[in-house]
Formats: sequence, structure tokens, C-alpha cells
Amino acid sequence: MISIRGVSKIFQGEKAVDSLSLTVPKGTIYGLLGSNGAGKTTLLKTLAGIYRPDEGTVTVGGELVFEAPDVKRRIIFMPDSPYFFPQATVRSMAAFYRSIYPSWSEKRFEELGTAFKLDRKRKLSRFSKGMQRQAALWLALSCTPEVLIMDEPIDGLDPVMRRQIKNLLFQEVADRGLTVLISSHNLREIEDLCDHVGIMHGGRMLVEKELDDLKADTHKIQVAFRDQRHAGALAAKLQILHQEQRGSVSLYIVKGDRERIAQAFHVYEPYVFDLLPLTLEEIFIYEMGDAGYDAQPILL
Ligand SMILES: Nc1ncnc2c1ncn2[C@@H]1O[C@H](COP(=O)(O)OP(=O)(O)OP(=O)(O)O)[C@@H](O)[C@H]1O
Repeated sequence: MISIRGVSKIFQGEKAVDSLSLTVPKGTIYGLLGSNGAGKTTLLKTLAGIYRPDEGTVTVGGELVFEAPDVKRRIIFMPDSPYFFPQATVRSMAAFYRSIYPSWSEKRFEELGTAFKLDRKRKLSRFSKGMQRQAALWLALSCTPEVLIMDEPIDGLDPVMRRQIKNLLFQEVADRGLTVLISSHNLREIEDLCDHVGIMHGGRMLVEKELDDLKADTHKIQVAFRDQRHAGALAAKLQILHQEQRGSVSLYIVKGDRERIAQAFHVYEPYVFDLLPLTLEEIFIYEMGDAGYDAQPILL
């Protein structure tokens, strides 16, 4: 389990990460979203033990990360641009990783070789951006880490490879309890990958949610009544995140139990009533609005 408690990281007097706490249970995939400069990369590097936190603690499996080289060897950090040695090939990088990571698995490296159809003897610098990302993930997963931290991992990958990588990550999580932390700018892209999602802004965590709960708990309702006197009564009974009028139809975003919400509306005998699913993006926009933030500059 990853536990981040009250962590701050300060650069030239400015807090890039500001008193942030976060728990990622073992065997889950956590998606970190946020605006440019929100502090995502700084948080990921602090978690990986690259930066020492200026305040607070970062532990993996109960052990402090920065202070413990053994713990760092159980974590792999994949930066947004993969780094390879000059002239390196998959084969020579594999030899390097093998020498550094005690958990390196030759068996896993060979198995994954069938998924990533890359020439092991070709210079990595000659690979395309997407191929370099594939190579980086091939090497990372072959280390069988406990924690995999990925900064913008899906960028530059074609749809087929994206799906394959998603399946590989699910498999690693299910088979051996890998814990994954992913930073991304695109909510839609990580919607079907992550079980938890958090949104950062200004070094802080604005909203953090478990996706299944979130999706089951927030509803969009399009409704039209003959009698308009229901509005105040509904607001008193339900947790309404947003309401707008579109001609004669009202749009409500409401949190709570689906049945209870439907009953509350039906008391006022609407002549139009539709309860519709929300996209994750919509949920976050309304949740952030409720928390007093304008989501538009934060979510892309
Ligand atoms: N090594 C550094 N030295 C000084 N300031 C830094 C350093 N790294 C990051 N920062 C500052 O910390 C803040 C957070 O940056 P960070 O890279 O963590 O954001 P981010 O959320 O990953 O952004 P993006 O989505 O644009 O990649 C920014 O204001 C940035 O300028």
C-alpha cells in the first residue's frame, strides 16, 4: 500500500506539492489528473524516492521510501519521456535492469516479448516515440515491481497498443497485486483503467473518488413539470450539484440513491422524466463546481 501523509515539496520557496495526503491500496490503479503545473510529476517523483519530501512522509508497505534503497528497487518510475542510454537496445537495457532490480524476471521478459513485437537488437534511439514507450513498459514490467508509477503513459500509443497495455496492467494487478499510479491529462483515457481518480490543482488534491461509487452515486435527470412549485421542495430533499433550465425541460445533476431520487421527482408528476448516466468528466465538472472550483481550466 502507498501512503502519502502531509507531503510538501518546495522549489525556490514555492510549494509544488502542498500538504498532500493520499492512500493507494495494494492492487489498485490510481489515476492522477490535473492542470499543467499542478504538481503531478513532483508528487510522482517524491513517491518514487527521487525527491525527498520537505514535509510529511511517503511509505510503501509501511517503509519510508526516500531513505530505503531496498524499497526504491520495488518501485519503477516511468517518466513522460523514456530515458535510455545512448546506443542502447532493448537487450542491453534489459541487462542493465537485470543487474539493478533483484526482482527482474527473465520469464516475464520473454513472455512480454510476444506482446511487444520489438526488435531487441535495434537501437532504441531509432524507435518511434510510441515504440520507445512500449520498450520502456516491457522493461518495467519485466522487473515485476510492486509499484509502477507512470507519467503520461498512453501518450503516443496507437489504439491497439493502448488496449493491449491496459489488458497487461489489469493482468499484473489481478495476478500479483501490482499497484499502479498514473498521471494523465485526459480523464476519458483513464476512465476505464483506474479504480480511483484524484484531481490535483495548485499542489493540492481537489477531489478524490473511487470510480464505482462515484458512477453509482451521481445522476443526470431531465425533467419537465406542469407545476413549477416543486423546485424548492426538491432542493430541500435532494443533494443537487447543478440545475439549469433548457426551455421547458430542467436538467438536474443529483447525488444519491437512484430509486430515492426517482421517487422524489415522481411525487410532482413530471410529464418528462429521464434518468441518464453521466460521463466521468461530467461528474468531475459538477463535483468540482460543488467544491467551488471552475473545472474547465483544470480538466482538458
Ligand atoms: N526541478 C524543479 N525546480 C523548480 N521548480 C520546479 C521543478 N520541478 C517542478 N517545478 C515547479 O513545480 C510546479 C509543479 O510542476 P510539476 O511538473 O510537478 O507539474 P505537473 O502537474 O506534472 O505539470 P504538467 O501537467 O504540465 O506536466 C510547477 O510550478 C513547476 O514549475
